[in-house]
Amino acid sequence: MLFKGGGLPHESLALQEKLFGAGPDYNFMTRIERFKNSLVRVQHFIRCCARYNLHDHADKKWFEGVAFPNEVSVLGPHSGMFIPTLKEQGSEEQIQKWVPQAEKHQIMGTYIQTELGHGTFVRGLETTATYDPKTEEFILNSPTLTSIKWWPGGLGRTCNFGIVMALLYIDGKNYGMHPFVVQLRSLKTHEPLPGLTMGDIGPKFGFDTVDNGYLQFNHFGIPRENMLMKYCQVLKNGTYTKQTRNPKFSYGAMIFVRSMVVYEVAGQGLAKACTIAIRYSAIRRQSELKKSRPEPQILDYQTQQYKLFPLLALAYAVWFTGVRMKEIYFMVNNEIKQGHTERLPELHAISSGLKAFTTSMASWGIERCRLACGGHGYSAASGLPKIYVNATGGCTYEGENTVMLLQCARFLMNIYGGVKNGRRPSGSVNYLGERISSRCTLTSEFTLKSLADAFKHRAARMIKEASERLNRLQASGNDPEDSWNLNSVVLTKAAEAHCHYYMVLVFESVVESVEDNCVKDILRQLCQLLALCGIQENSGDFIQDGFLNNDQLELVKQKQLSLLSEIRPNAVLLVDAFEFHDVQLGSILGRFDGNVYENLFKWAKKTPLNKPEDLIHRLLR
Ligand SMILES: CCCCCCCC/C=C\CCCCCCCC(=O)SCCNC(=O)CCNC(=O)[C@H](O)C(C)(C)COP(=O)(O)OP(=O)(O)OC[C@H]1O[C@@H](n2cnc3c(N)ncnc32)[C@H](O)[C@@H]1OP(=O)(O)O
Ligand SMILES: Cc1cc2nc3c(=O)[nH]c(=O)nc-3n(C[C@H](O)[C@H](O)[C@H](O)COP(=O)(O)OP(=O)(O)OC[C@H]3O[C@@H](n4cnc5c(N)ncnc54)[C@H](O)[C@@H]3O)c2cc1C
Repeated sequence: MLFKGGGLPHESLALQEKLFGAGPDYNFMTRIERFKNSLVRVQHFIRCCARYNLHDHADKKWFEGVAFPNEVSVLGPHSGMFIPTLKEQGSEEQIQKWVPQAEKHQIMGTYIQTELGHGTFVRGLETTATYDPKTEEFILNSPTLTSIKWWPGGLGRTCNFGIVMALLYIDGKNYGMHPFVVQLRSLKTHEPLPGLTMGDIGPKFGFDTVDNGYLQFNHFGIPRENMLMKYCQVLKNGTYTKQTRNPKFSYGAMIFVRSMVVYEVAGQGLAKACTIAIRYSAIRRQSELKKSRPEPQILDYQTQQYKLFPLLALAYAVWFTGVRMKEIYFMVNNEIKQGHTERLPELHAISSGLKAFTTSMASWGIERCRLACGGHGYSAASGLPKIYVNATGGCTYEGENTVMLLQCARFLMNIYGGVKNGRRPSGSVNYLGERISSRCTLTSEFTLKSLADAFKHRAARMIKEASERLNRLQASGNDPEDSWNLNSVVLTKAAEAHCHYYMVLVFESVVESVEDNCVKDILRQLCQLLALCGIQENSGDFIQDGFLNNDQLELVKQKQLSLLSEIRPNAVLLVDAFEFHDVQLGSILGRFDGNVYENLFKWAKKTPLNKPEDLIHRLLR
């Protein structure tokens, strides 16, 4: 219950649906079969939403977790980007017109921004929307090869609507990127409308169940009313008006998804991988610890614990951080709706930073879980390849991770510069206004406060040094842009240190809030392990300015190792506490009943290569 809140009833409902609980095995399907199977599930999911009256976003999410285990369906871009953008950027009239249809799935939409030539650099996008006051239409056009829209999920075959990000031109003047609602396919025949060339971009690393697509506009007209007009308007005569608000509001959909990805992608993905690897390590027996004694569970090897328990601690940390990130998003978004935009830069920075930091850590962690399962980890039966290929997409989509860290660093540099000029920082960066002690207070007790303070020191120092280095580069004659580039490795490391501190702090606050002493003690051990591993893996950062000395580093190592033994008796319970159903894990190694070998054998017998097949038979005969 530490995790799920109200989720369980909806999961149980979903599991009762035959199609979701015991559908065909994903691993034995071709890409097209995977895609079709996902569409069948989407349609069934929509029927279930109506049957069970599922309207609330959170309720649907629990249901989706069972209906689409470890994959993104075409509902992801529809409910995660299309509908939120309509709601956030549309006028009241526009919301009334499109949101109810979208929520009832009468229209299916996606978010169409990235182009063949540009994804990261949004200001470099080339698709144009030119206003024609005579017809009161915007004419959408793809003027170059590189301007063809490329990647949007659901665009290839599924969606009949999309929000297209395009450069607004009125009377020859460029007003920058704006969102437009565009009908793409006929609601009767589902054929692309004349003037649009579109299709699927082909097989990918993962995301088999999503038809990421391309779209080329050939002077395609849409009504004036289809520009989302909450913040900017184009009047019939072509007059452009805008509220005196932050132009980055049109980037709102990206902030939303980045804020959600921390929990939905990084937190869930890593927690599932840990569940599989730790359960399997308690089943698998290999080699000898002591002569003529039974082979031990591999989880009893210290090296196995050293691989997996830090990842378990990380999974808890990312999960809690993801929950906190969602809370912050909704809080700041509410403030913005009431006209208070002061915290938008901080929200942008923390969501960019945490999205990058946690998806990178989770991606690396899931792969380590796979390696920790030996040969069977390499089999699709482990479920780990599918979890990995889908979760690692989070390092790229919604802002490539390095670029997101640099956005976070930009905010940190602004704040640090402000502090030097006497401004007081607040929120997630308030520590930059504190006096930071130069000596580490860590003792063998390893209180959570002293551990968090160590990360605070590291982050503050690295931010300070990145800022000073930037100033030195400029002082020695480089222009600001070159200085930024010459400092960018240092800047990304400072941003990572900031996010790492934030994650440790969130974990510490969760531990402090737990009332049950037994649970609190166990969570404290995990939090300590997370922090100690962070210190050891980045020990250079902590030693560099003499903050941590060699004796303390030795204590860190000793405590880390003793924690492994302390966590061992609770390890399986700690993954069971995530409460993933077998259907959600999709893994034979991670089965709750532990019946791994018998099911591996059954599964292998079902593989299509074992079926009689003429051509193979002829070739081999
Ligand atoms: C109902 C369900 C919900 C569930 C949720 C789902 C969970 C997910 C699960 C599974 C589904 C997932 C499926 C996959 C979906 C994938 C979708 C996509 O990928 S859509 C494409 C994304 N594309 C990018 O992200 C481009 C990245 N690039 C950018 O965002 C910009 O180009 C950026 C930020 C790199 C630079 O933008 P500049 O060039 O306009 O701005 P500059 O010049 O750098 O900065 C100017 C100022 O603006 C601020 N700024 C930039 N962006 C901001 C923002 N968004 N908000 C506020 N300020 C911002 C900066 O901090 C800077 O501030 P100062 O001047 O220093 O004060
Ligand atoms: C699975 C998946 C789903 C997607 N879904 C959608 C969708 O629904 N809608 C949509 O519009 N798009 C979507 N995208 C596109 C996605 O948002 C972009 O691919 C992403 O934003 C990265 O941009 P890019 O491809 O241009 O990468 P690039 O910018 O070309 O990145 C390549 C390399 O260049 C580096 N780099 C680029 N700029 C800088 C810089 N300023 N400083 C330092 N290094 C830099 C990066 O760090 C990276 O190492 C999706 C992508 C994927 C993989």
